[in-house]
Amino acid sequence: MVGKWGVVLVAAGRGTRMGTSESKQYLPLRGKPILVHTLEVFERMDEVGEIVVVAGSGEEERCRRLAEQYGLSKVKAVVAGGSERQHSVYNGVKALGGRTDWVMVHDAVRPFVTSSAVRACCAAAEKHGAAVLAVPVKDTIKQVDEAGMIASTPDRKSLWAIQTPQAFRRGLLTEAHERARAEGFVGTDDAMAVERLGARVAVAQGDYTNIKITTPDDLPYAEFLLAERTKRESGL
Ligand SMILES: Nc1ccn([C@@H]2O[C@H](COP(=O)(O)OP(=O)(O)OP(=O)(O)O)[C@@H](O)[C@H]2O)c(=O)n1
Ligand SMILES: C[C@](O)(CO)[C@H](O)COP(=O)(O)O
Repeated sequence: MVGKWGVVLVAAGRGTRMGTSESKQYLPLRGKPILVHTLEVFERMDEVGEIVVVAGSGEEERCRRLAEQYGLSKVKAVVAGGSERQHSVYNGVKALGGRTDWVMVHDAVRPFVTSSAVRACCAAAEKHGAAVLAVPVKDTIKQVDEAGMIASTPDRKSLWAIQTPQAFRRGLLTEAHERARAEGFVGTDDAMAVERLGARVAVAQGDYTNIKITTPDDLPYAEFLLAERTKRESGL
């Protein structure tokens, strides 16, 4: 259905691991802030009716100006985030419009998600109530103990690296976040809060290129991915 989905774009992190004075979501890629590249993916999708941007406290006006400057008309609200990603998501979900029943949460610093991967995630959520994008891990993963010794080697066949978007029926996501708050639980993604309710979360296979720009060595790769995307879109 056209405009059925709301997007909560979380952009309130400090980017400590990137180590720049400017928060990484505002760093330019080919002259445009990373979060604008990300917003444009969702702005172009007919399935998306509204976008709520969650900005760092004091950065709300800056995000409103960027939305205006880049013609991002689906950005309906900009709200302040919290100290942890989960708190930022909660603030964003509360700011969605009353008619939005389906919500995708996406990291502002994952600009290379494709609309087809987003659609695959939404379709899985519509079928199961909750879904995340993910890719099978390519490396062998070990659990390592505090002494730096291998404790165990989980079977790689069951290991997936989890990405965003993470898509949910709104009522389920709200209940999950409210329960987590009440019980003092803080997780690193939204699915964790939903899993704690005992609800099942589906996994939709995404792309390895949907990276989360996190550390300085991600930037040259991000420039390369953007150049490839630009070439593809211009048919070169
Ligand atoms: N309190 C927070 C923390 C993170 N995020 C957002 O969640 C996404 C994923 O977080 P991550 O990449 O870990 O970002 P930072 O917290 O900014 O990075 P770091 O952990 O290196 O400080 C980012 O878009 C970030 O802006 C947020 O909205 N609110
Ligand atoms: C939600 C997420 O992007 C899935 O990989 C990730 O968990 C965010 O975690 P971070 O520790 O804030 O980078």
